[in-house]
Amino acid sequence: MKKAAVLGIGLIGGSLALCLKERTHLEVHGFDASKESLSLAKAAGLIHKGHICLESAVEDADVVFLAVPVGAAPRLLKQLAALPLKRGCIITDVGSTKGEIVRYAESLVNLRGTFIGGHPMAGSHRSGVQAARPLLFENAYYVLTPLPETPLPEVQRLSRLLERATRARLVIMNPEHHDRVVGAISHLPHIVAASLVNQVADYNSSNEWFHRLAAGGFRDLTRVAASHPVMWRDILLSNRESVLELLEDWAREVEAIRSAVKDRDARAIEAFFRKAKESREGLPEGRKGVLPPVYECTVDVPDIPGEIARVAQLLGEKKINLRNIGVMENREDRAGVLRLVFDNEEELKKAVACLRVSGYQVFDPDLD
Ligand SMILES: NC(=O)c1ccc[n+]([C@@H]2O[C@H](COP(=O)([O-])OP(=O)(O)OC[C@H]3O[C@@H](n4cnc5c(N)ncnc54)[C@H](O)[C@@H]3O)[C@@H](O)[C@H]2O)c1
Ligand SMILES: O=C(O)C(=O)C[C@]1(C(=O)O)C=C[C@@H](O)C=C1
Repeated sequence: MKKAAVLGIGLIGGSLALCLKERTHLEVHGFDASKESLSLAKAAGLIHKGHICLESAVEDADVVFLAVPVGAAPRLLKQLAALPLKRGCIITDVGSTKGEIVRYAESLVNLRGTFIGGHPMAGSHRSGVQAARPLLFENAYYVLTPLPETPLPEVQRLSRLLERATRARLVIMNPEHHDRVVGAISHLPHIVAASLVNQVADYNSSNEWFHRLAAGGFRDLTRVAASHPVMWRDILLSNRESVLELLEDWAREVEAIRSAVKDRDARAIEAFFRKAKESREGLPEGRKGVLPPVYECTVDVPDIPGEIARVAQLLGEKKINLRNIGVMENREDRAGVLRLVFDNEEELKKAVACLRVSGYQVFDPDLD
């Protein structure tokens, strides 16, 4: 392989382009409807060359990535079907839904090359080329959805390329199965987050204490409500059947807890939260993908310069291995919250003890 074309240089396309450019020998060409995104991508070194003409972007490409919103992908694929793509070219996408695009590609009899659906299970509520990052996909699951008739060597070729470039964990899935699973763990949660934020926004319009008092719980639960509205409009329309079924199940869940509260059914209410706690704690560990690591704690720190360094130094002095440190959203009283992640329970316990002795307020979700 010599040339890759990435169509749509936003968060996902830009990150993928950078991964390909840094970790493979491919010459990476970008195409985007926005000239500004292309210039930013070129200036940031995400691509070797930018194109405003689709034909020149994909000319002689060995692999073509569609990284545009789900609603724009079918039309782009149709345009590709009218172009003389290189013999043996692999065409793939990164869209959050798979059934629709895979069936559409199948219907395009003139499409030269092999289409293999793809979806990296990593992202952000941010969008656009400025948000692109080379480590975005590291350790995340990356789903490929080839059809049974897709030649195995092509699937293996794409898998190997993506593994090397993104350092993600490649998995193969049937497109419809993908849409049901991802509908439940991504599409429905985005709807729930957005509806909670909208409900509270309505209350807040006549009483601004609703937003002022919004603390960790509300913020943690609703981060993804800041995601791109067009991207999510397209996803729901594309995964319509699964989303409708999932919403019906969700309505049943809501009704069950509503009845329990109405009937003052303490056992049912407790059982509702107990089942959720056990299930949440039993979810598989992983740096990306579905859940963050389990061995973590949060530390309240005053908003003064040098506090992060001080915490890291205290742990370093005790030879406690810190796997990751991050600042969580600041609260209105200006105190900050650090999230610390460790490799195992022993390191976590040592860290909690060490920081408490030094006067820090530490919250360990498993012990507190
Ligand atoms: N954001 C996430 O968390 C995430 C994660 C995994 C997969 N995805 C999927 O990746 C795809 C891209 O999402 P994103 O977050 O990178 O969006 P984005 O808005 O950051 O980037 C999309 C880019 O595509 C360009 N574009 C739009 N229509 C185009 C067209 N017709 N021709 C050429 N360029 C066009 C835009 O100018 C933009 O630069 C979507 O299909 C989305 O479902 C997103
Ligand atoms: O981390 C986020 O902000 C995301 O929304 C990423 C997320 C997800 O729901 O997990 C969103 C859409 C993608 O298709 C894959 C990943």
